[in-house]
Amino acid sequence: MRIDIVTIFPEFFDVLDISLLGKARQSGLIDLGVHNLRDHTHDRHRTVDDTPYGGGAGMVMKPEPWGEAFDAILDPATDDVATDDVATDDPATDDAATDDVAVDLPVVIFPSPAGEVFNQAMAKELALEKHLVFGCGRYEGIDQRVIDDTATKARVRMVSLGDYVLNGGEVAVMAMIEAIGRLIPGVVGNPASLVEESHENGLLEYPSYTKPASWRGREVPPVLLSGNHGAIAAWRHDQQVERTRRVRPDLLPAANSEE
Ligand SMILES: Nc1ccccc1-c1cnco1
Repeated sequence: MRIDIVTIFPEFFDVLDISLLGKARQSGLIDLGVHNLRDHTHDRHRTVDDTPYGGGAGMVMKPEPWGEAFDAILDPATDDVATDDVATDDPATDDAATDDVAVDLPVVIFPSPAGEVFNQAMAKELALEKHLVFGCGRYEGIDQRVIDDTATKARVRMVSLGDYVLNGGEVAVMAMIEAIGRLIPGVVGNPASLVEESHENGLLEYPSYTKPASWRGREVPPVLLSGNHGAIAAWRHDQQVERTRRVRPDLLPAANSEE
């Protein structure tokens, strides 16, 4: 998978050189490009923002630097996806061929509090893509025309990490890259460990224990020491359901959460 990130804080992503994702980059499973938005400015102050039309507090990110950055990343000459057609919203041109090309277009993700909420299902979906591009907005956001222009040559998604406010998209992108990257085949050493995690089967994960069997007067649940794998599996599933019902009843199908 090719991942590109556009940001005014490229050094923020230096951490992607280490740990699991660092290994995935060294092994070629992930090819990462971090781009400084200011490299696409041409004034002495390398300006990326300006006051909002219509007034209001704060600053809006100017369209020109973004347009130039995305042109460089999405340009068919440098991108390995054949994009001779361009996906359009115009029904007259929305034929099957265009739809096929649209499926192959890169996905450009703008973290935004106004986006669809990121979850494990979206992480799985995005882990199947060939090319992801993340645009890290700051200030009061990015000029809307950048999103509209990019949508003519990529599949654009506005994505929120949750209902809270961040100063910019970098933290959100870091979380999404970790959640997506670890699902790419070969990145996690033992794929079986991906199966029994929170949200993998729609439930929160069960509590875990390791040695010693007794610690500060607290014992490991005896079933886990029984060697009875059927009983252990049943206990763990019961724990998942109980924990999900207590902490995240919204994840349970309506019937279960009323029981
Ligand atoms: N608050 C923000 C400001 C800028 C870019 C993303 C966000 C965001 C993403 N998910 C929640 O908030």
